[in-house]
Amino acid sequence: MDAAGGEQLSLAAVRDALVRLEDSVVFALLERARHPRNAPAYAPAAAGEGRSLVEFFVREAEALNAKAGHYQKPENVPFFAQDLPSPLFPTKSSPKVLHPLASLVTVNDAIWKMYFNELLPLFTVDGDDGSYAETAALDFACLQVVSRRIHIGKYVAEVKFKDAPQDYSPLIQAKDSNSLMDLLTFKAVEEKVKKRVEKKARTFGQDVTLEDNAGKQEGTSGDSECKVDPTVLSKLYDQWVMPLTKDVEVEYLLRRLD
Ligand SMILES: C=C(O[C@@H]1C=C(C(=O)O)C=C[C@H]1O)C(=O)O
Repeated sequence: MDAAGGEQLSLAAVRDALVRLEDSVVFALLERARHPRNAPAYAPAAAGEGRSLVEFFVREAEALNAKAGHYQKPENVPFFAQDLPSPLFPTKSSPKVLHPLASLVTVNDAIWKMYFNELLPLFTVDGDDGSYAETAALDFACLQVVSRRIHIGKYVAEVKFKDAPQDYSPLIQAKDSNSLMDLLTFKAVEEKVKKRVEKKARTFGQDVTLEDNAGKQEGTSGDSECKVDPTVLSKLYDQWVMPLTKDVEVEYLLRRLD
């Protein structure tokens, strides 16, 4: 991981990286929310050999990303890993701070189902504006950034293990997933994350104008004026992003002593 990698890997540095990524998650959702649901982009299509435009787009985009070397980093995990091409250009190898089995840890199937079945209906309106290609590209952007955020859980787990191997090792040896989950959970941090992403959605989702709008103070526009309902962001993090990040942490830790 760029900012938090290398010798300086610390819980504070990894958490900083997660905080910065919140901005990207909020902006990706805001962009997708500018279009309605656009159901035809998700329907199986003859042109895609039975796959939808969105699935076709993600597979093609991942093949391009793979050629450029994107998946050489453990936090960048493809949704369709089978038969991806190798990097065509030299990639600079980053310091190996994670256990080699980190590459096996992926929750992208769960992210895919969550995004299309649960999240999309919450933050897009019913309708069809015909912008199917944009829709596919914007969905890919949302999926990619959410997946990256969640798979940074590998680094979180590594730091937590290094900070307290005496606490984690017996639980790993006993394959005690539930106790590992309890040990790595910080409820107070999670509460702050939820509040912050909701605030970011409220702040970034406002229209910024130069007019003096009738005494309205900065940051006080109602939620109905926001481009994405801010509570959808806190729900996304509460119900899916943080639980899946912790699943990644547990999966990583279970392999940590192999
Ligand atoms: C990522 C961490 O692990 C857990 C997951 C969190 C998250 O996904 O934001 C927050 C706190 C922890 O319960 C962390 O401790 O920072």
